[in-house]
Amino acid sequence: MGQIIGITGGIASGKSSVSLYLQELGFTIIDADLASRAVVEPGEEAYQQVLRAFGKDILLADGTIDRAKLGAIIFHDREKRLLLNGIVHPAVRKWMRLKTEEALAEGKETVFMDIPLLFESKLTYMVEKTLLIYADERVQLERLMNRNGLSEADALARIHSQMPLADKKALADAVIDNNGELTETKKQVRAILNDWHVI
Ligand SMILES: CC(C)(COP(=O)(O)OP(=O)(O)OC[C@H]1O[C@@H](n2cnc3c(N)ncnc32)[C@H](O)[C@@H]1O)[C@@H](O)C(=O)NCCC(=O)NCCS
Ligand SMILES: Nc1ncnc2c1ncn2[C@@H]1O[C@H](COP(=O)(O)OP(=O)(O)OP(=O)(O)O)[C@@H](O)[C@H]1O
Repeated sequence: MGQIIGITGGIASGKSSVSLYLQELGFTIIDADLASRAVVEPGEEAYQQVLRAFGKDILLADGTIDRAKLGAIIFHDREKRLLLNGIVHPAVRKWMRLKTEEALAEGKETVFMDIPLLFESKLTYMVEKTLLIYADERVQLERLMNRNGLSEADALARIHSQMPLADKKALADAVIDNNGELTETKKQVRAILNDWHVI
């Protein structure tokens, strides 16, 4: 009878950093970004569908999908983004459900799902509680530009393809402020897990 907690946030708000810490604490994390890679590997059904929708131009020489190229298309074009989401998201949900069931069947008490678009895609039914990893937009923008080597315009396009982080605050059961040092973030994570009787 385990419980599932959803971790969400915005692009580069710190979800992976928090997930890594939770892993260090011994928890299992089921990662939607990882799922979105696995389900479009050559041979998978969604791979064929992406090819049909976007053409062979989005392939690398080795036949895998050129994620940078696909990203450059979909983060600047809402229609194309919805088209890709419509193909990838059902497969991601299926993958996430399967991995979570496996972890719970192994006897894990608490499993975390890391889902960037938890609120946008209305996936809260998949989890019992939601934990938002928050950073101010200026901090988010700076970290995103640094991590991905993106121009300000490209980074802003990605940020604005999601629900504003500030709006997500009102929807989450708890909010972690990740504007400061990672040690401060970890302290907040421990406090919330304590509150929720998870640790
Ligand atoms: C466009 C793609 C190929 C770009 O790949 P890339 O390796 O550069 O980025 P990655 O997958 O690591 O995503 C980075 C972050 O971008 C944001 N993001 C990704 N896709 C979307 C989207 N469709 N809408 C809004 N934000 C998104 C998320 O915050 C995510 O954490 C890829 O993001 C993708 O396939 N997106 C569609 C599936 C999806 O929605 N994934 C996000 C959660 S399921
Ligand atoms: N508290 C922090 N202090 C300094 N840098 C941070 C902090 N938290 C995260 N970062 C850095 O910011 C970047 C984004 O963090 P992270 O990858 O954890 O975000 P994310 O929400 O998982 O992003 P995405 O949605 O794109 O996968 C990374 O380069 C990370 O090292």
